[in-house]
Amino acid sequence: MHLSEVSKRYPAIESAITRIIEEDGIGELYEPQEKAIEAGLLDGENMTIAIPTASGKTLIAELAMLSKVQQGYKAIYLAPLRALASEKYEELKKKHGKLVNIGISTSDLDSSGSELDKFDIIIMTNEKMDSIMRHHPSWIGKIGIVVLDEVHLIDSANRGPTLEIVATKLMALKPQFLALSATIENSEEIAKWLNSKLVESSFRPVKLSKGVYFNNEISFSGKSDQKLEAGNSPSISLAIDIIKKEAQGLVFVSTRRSAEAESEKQSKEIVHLLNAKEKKELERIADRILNVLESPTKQCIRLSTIVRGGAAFHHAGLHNTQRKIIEDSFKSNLIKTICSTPTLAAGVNLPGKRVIIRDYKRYGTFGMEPIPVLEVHQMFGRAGRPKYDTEGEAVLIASSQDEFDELWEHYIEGRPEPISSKLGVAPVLRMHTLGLIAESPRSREKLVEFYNKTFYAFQYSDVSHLETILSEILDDLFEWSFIEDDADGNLRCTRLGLRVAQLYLDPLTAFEIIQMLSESKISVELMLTMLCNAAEMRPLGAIRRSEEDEIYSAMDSLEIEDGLERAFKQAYIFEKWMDEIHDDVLYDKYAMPPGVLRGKLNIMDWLLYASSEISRITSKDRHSHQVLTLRRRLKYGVKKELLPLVSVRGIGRVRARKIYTAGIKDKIGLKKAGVEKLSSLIGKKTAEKILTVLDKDDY
Ligand SMILES: Nc1ncnc2c1ncn2[C@@H]1O[C@H](COP(=O)(O)OP(=O)(O)OP(=O)(O)O)[C@@H](O)[C@H]1O
Repeated sequence: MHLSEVSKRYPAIESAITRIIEEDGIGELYEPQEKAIEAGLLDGENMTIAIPTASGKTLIAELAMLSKVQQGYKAIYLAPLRALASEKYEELKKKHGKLVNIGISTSDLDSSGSELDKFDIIIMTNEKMDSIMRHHPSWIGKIGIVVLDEVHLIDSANRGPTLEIVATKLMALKPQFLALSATIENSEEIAKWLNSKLVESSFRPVKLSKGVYFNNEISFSGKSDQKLEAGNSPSISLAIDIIKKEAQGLVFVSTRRSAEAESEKQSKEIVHLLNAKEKKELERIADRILNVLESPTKQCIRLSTIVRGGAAFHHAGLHNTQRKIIEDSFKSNLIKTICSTPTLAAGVNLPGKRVIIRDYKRYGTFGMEPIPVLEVHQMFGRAGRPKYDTEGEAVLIASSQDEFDELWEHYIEGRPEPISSKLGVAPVLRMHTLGLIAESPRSREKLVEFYNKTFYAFQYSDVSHLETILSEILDDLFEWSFIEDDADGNLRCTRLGLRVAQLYLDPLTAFEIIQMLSESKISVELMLTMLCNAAEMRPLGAIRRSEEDEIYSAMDSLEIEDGLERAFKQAYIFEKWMDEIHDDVLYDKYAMPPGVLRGKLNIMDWLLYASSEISRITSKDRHSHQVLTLRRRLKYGVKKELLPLVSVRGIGRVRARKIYTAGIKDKIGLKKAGVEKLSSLIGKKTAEKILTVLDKDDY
């Protein structure tokens, strides 16, 4: 079926379809897209689309959402990760931003969301949607369609429950449901739970050849084997081989550190394959990467050196801007291989001709464990760029004939595991139960009725386990004064409980914060340690042998009780950060990469914000000044004395220290010093910019 056929049947979206045909160059529909339309996608039918990666799910979502918007409804697009949400937002905004009003909301889990009413299509993370529903925005009733992206992630312990709860809540509003899933074993079950039609297909626009490399040869399933030159490590040989064919490779490894080491080796070999023009372009890109932070860290230097040779590593420890530069340079075929951990496969849409899975095991609960088939197939799915490659290759690496046979059976011929609900655990239920009561008072029976509609209940028909946990949770919520009985015998939130729910905190964390604020005196170290012990801060790094003496002696001197070691280590790192210790030292000494530190700092800032909100409600505000100072010191990574300087736009912690050391302590000092003195310290351009800002502030 040609797309123009669709606009004949559904004239309401004709203009959007015309644009897609003319600007996106889409004509004949892919098989699953046609199946979805024939199954009633644009007539409002609920649908679960379970097809391989990069097989055209987004177009299905676009057409369905545009159709609903034309009928006067709102369309909600829910993604499990912020990176995915912003990628879809950019894509849809570029395509349809002139026709419909598209908005995104993924951060600040305490905002009411009322400002989103002006948008026709709203892209959010599942967490954001869940937190917004606790604020009852008026536009909730106008939702006509909900698109659940990556719905197979309901299987993941940390992201699955929120996706499941949000879907269960939204089902009650009876919108059209469109669930987008990777190929999974039990897609029928998910489709039935969502009361939707299942559209399954193994179609891929780019043919995928899966294989295993062993003894300098790739054995493919479905095409002839291929010999490679010997001499390098398997992953390097596989990368060099594909680059010599004017294509690119994605190399998946198990840890961030091995991604860095592997890309360093790749870079040293690939550099000989680059032409002069590519080398020059890569120099420019490498310089941009080097100067993303105010002062380059060792990781910045290492990455920019690797990029000069046409390779790169990509993981959560990188600064967002650096990740974006790498993704864009890979898309423009300047960077030839990216070495990353599997998160990249689940995250942004970054295909490469050949996917090389160097490590198919990673560290788990019982030591090194094989990665689930579902995740490996996600990585496979990144092989082959639509429009550029006629086929993609996904290659695992074996080091023995036995391992070859095992990989072949498990990953090449094996089916992905069935997905299952991860809802049945106390911290998850505690958080969502308070959220449900915050949305509207309801009885215990009504709560059980709600949980009976979840995927958990659908899979394990016996929910008595859930009911047992639920009654313990309700006892805690009563004891913590977060809920009470109302006149009709329903459970409702107290003022404090409602605020805790809106702050999107684990109620246990909120209770611990209240305990902390009740202490008559509490040191900064203890406050940080208690907050680092919150569920929201996990996972916390282990204490390595090289750190033991330093960390344990610091704990003893501060009388921090046993059992809080990991929380204390995180607090200790925050202390070092506020003592203006450089990122490099934190990385080298405590294995804390800059990107991970920024992530932890954001969570700590949110916990401190929540503490100040809770102290206002419980009027336990004796520590509010300390909390505020801590928030500001953590935000900038400075000692207290620099706070007056870093509050001036354009002055970060490095410049502030330099200015302070020259005897300038605050805004008055800055103005007194004048442009001459300041230029000698921080350069003329910055000095002038800062003094202009100060004059404007005065004015
Ligand atoms: N019918 C079509 N004809 C030609 N190109 C198409 C068609 N449908 C989608 N595409 C293109 O194929 C590429 C992949 O599509 P899309 O991003 O929708 O896949 P996806 O399944 O959403 O991928 P992911 O699994 O990463 O979310 C896009 O560039 C898209 O423009």
